[in-house]
Amino acid sequence: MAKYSRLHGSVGLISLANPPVNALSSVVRHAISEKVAKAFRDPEVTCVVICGENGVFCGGADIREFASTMRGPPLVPMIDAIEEGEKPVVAAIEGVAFGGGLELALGCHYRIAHYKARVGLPEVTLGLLPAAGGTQRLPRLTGVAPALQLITTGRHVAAPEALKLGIVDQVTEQNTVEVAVQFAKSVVGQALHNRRLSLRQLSCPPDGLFEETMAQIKQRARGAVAPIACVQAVKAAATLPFKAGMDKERDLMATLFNSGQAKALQYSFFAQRSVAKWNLPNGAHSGISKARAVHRAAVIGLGTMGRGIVVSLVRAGISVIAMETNEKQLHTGKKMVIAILEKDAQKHNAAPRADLVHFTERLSDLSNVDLVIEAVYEDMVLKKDIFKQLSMICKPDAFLCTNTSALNVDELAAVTGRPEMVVGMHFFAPAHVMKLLEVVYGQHSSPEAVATAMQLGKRLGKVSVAVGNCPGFVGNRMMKLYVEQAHFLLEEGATPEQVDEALEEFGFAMGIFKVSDLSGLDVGWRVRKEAGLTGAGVDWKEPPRRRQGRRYSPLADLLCEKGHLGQKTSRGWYLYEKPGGRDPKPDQGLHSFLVEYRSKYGLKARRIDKDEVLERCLFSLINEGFCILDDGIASGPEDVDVIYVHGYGWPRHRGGPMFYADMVGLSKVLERLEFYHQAHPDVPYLKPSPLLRKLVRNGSPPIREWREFLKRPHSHL
Ligand SMILES: CCCCCCCC/C=C\C=C\CC(=O)SCCNC(=O)CCNC(=O)[C@H](O)C(C)(C)COP(=O)(O)OP(=O)(O)OC[C@H]1O[C@@H](n2cnc3c(N)ncnc32)[C@H](O)[C@@H]1OP(=O)(O)O
Repeated sequence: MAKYSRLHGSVGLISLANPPVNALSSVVRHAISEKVAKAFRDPEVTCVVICGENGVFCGGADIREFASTMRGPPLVPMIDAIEEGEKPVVAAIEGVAFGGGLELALGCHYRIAHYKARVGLPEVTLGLLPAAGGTQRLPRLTGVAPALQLITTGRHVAAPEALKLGIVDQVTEQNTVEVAVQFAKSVVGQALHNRRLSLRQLSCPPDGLFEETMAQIKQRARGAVAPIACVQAVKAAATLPFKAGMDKERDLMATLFNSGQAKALQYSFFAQRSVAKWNLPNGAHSGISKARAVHRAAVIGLGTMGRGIVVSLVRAGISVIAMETNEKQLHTGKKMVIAILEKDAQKHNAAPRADLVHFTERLSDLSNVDLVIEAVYEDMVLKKDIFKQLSMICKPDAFLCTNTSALNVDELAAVTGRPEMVVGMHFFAPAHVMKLLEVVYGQHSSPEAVATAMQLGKRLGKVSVAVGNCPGFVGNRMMKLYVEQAHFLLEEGATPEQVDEALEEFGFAMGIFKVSDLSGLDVGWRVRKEAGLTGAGVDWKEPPRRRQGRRYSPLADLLCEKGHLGQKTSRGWYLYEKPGGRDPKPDQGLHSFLVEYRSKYGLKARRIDKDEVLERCLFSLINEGFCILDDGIASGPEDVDVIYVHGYGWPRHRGGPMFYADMVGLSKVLERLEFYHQAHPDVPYLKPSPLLRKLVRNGSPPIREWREFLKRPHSHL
């Protein structure tokens, strides 16, 4: 709703009141239209101020309404009516003015913002464009180039920048509504013609701006269509009269509104928020579990992961003890951490925060920290030794976390005298850049430990997802099968380029073989050795290309044995011009190696099309996602999807693997898995998961209903 009051006798004040973000639901739109008309009608009222209750102007259209038939007064005529009014209307912007909220403000004649407020048109991130005049009014206010940048990226702009761009007329540190009221009174009687953005002429955009932007977007968008529509809409603003531009904006919105991409992106928006409301099988949940404050933390191990974690902690203002026993690694790690922090400081024009880090070689220095994150490499014996020592050294109420990406958190907890204080905090490389954090709860992890790790993740700016303990947790457990399928495809006739091309066309930023070269083939090699799949632990009595009773491809092991570890050695699945090179080129040597390999094992190469690449790689991953849901390792499909979008480069406009399965159709996924399982009976994970079968038996309900089909979590309490 919206409230109406009269201030100082002559100012009509309209307050949007729809907590928590004053979204423009149909009720709110109705109320605004009514209150504006009332203020315009009232002869005593000479000016109007529109604001939002509770320190938020408006978070935009109510996204939840997009899923059903839109009812209530549309935004466009409402905003037009405000602009056309004969009384000055001032928007008092506190908190945020996003999307339809900013479009509403652009329809007002003036905008006053609190200095902490942010404005923006983030519709593109929801698969839409600003269709209440935003694409036509913003360019008339800021000029075409800045508007194009803001609308195609959805970037949030802080008030001081908004002032520079001309989006707001004044920024204040005082009470914004009071300032806006005084301002409104001061402009009564002034001509409004120039303040109506729809009447403004646009100056010519720089030559080639649209072509260049379109080319960049097509390269970057990975198949997302909304950014392209945004360029077209802004181009209409620059080339057509206002009314015709509005028609174009509406038509483009009509094509986006019901698209699968818009649905996926809106699902992603809510999924990201839903994972913050975690719950554990033992009944504990975010609503009742209190986090403890972390003032001092420690990180053990200053390899790539450890360094990134230290930087993340410091950026959040947490003092850190960074511990590393290897002198050379300590020196390098220290140099790199300080370099990143100095770069941060330069960027933000602030003092470096390196004083928050204390580097040490001694574990005993960790006696007084609130929380430790162990980030040494994946060696259970080494990790157990560290956890045993930590258990004795750290104060009794310190949380002990491991950054393992796959190892058993319970096994580590068991060597400590405080298993309830142990959780996994699985960061993704580079940890100071990647958004995802898997918080892994063990059998004995206390709700307080989980809450503290989740809260810490939030403080570090991560999207944190609570997951259960199993080999690889959620992300890597699914990833393993995806990688394995890609290797099998090479055995059967594909090249790394073909597989990667299909995955990149699907929307992944990088194909799986390029990713493998980037992170280093030795990473997976170490994991496979640890799992007894290669190296000393192998049972050589098994037939070749079979391990532990199932199909196995030793291709990656063979490359590692040759020293072809990816970018760092200039050869892996691709060829690079020098060690550390970034630009992958097809490697004829690798192709010949594949030919020899196939001939050695009597494998006949066949033509593999893109559909098969996608189905084999993605459906096996999705099938494992269903198993994970069935096992209660993830509490809902949103958790799996958020992990894949934020940690594994899954294209956001495809929602995530589980959402994608829903879009493709569960019966099709089931049918193709059955087909591939029949063709490859020695690959057990291609056998469709019982949960997938159950869902199909029950008529393939939409993803929002899947939780009803999951087993009830059992209580350990
Ligand atoms: C055939 C064609 C027909 C076309 C007709 C359509 C015509 C449409 C015309 C105009 C369209 C305009 C489009 C829009 O305006 S789209 C919305 C654009 N706005 C956004 O993208 C902003 C989204 N929100 C945020 O960025 C943040 O939520 C923020 C406002 C910054 C607040 O952040 P924070 O304080 O961290 O809080 P949360 O993010 O956790 O949010 C709190 C709860 O509020 C819910 N929420 C937030 N924004 C919206 C929204 N716009 N609509 C509905 N709900 C919203 C959010 O989900 C949280 O709730 P919960 O925890 O229950 O999920």
